Amino acid sequence: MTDRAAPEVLISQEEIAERVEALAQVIAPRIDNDTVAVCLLTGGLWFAADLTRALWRAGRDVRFDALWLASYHDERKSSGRCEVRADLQRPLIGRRALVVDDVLDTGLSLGEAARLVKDAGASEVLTAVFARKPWDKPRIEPDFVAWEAPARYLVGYGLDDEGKSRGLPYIGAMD
Ligand SMILES: O=P(O)(O)OC[C@H]1O[C@H](OP(=O)(O)OP(=O)(O)O)[C@H](O)[C@@H]1O
Ligand code: HPA
Repeated sequence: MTDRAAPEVLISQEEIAERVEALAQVIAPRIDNDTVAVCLLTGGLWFAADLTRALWRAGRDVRFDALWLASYHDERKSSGRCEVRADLQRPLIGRRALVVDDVLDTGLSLGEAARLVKDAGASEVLTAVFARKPWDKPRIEPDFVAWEAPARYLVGYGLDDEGKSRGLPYIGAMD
C-alpha cells in the first residue's frame, strides 16, 4: 500500500463541529419538523449526518431523504453534466425541503438538485452546504453556508480524491 502525502489541514474537526452547530441554530427557525432534509450522495452524507443531529439539538426533528447525483467521476474538474444515479424516495409535495451537500463548487450539482426537488413538488427549497468555493458568478446562491473555502482541491468530511479520504474528520487541500 502506498501512503500519499497528508493533505494540508484547512479546517479542523473541532472547527467543523462548531460551525455545524452554529449553522443549525440559524437554520432551525427557517424550517419545521415536516421539512425533508435531502442529502446529496455521496459527499453530502457526512455533513447531513452531523447537521440533522445538530438540528435535533436545536429542536427540529426533520425527515430525511437522499438524491444520488454524480458529475466529477474521479476527476478534479466538473464534467459539466450531472447524472442522476438514484431518485428521491419520500413524497415532497407541499413540504419544505432542505438540500444538504458538502461543497458548492461550480454550483451545477446544487442547482440541479434544487430543480429536481422543486419539480417533485416541494413548497419551498432551501439549500445548505458546508463549504463554498469562490466563483464570480455562481450558478446558485446557497441559503446556508458553514465555511467559505479557498479555490483549491478539497478532501475530507465527505470530499473525496477518487473515492478516498471522505472519512477524514477535517478538510484539507490536496493541490
Ligand atoms: O458545485 P459542483 O461543481 O457541482 O461540485 C459540487 C459537487 O461535486 C461533488 O460531487 P461529485 O459529483 O464528485 O460526486 P460525489 O458526491 O460522489 O463526490 C460534491 O459532493 C458536490 O455534490
Ligand atoms: O474540491 C473538491 N474536492 C472534492 N470533490 C469536489 N467536488 C467539487 N469540488 C470538489
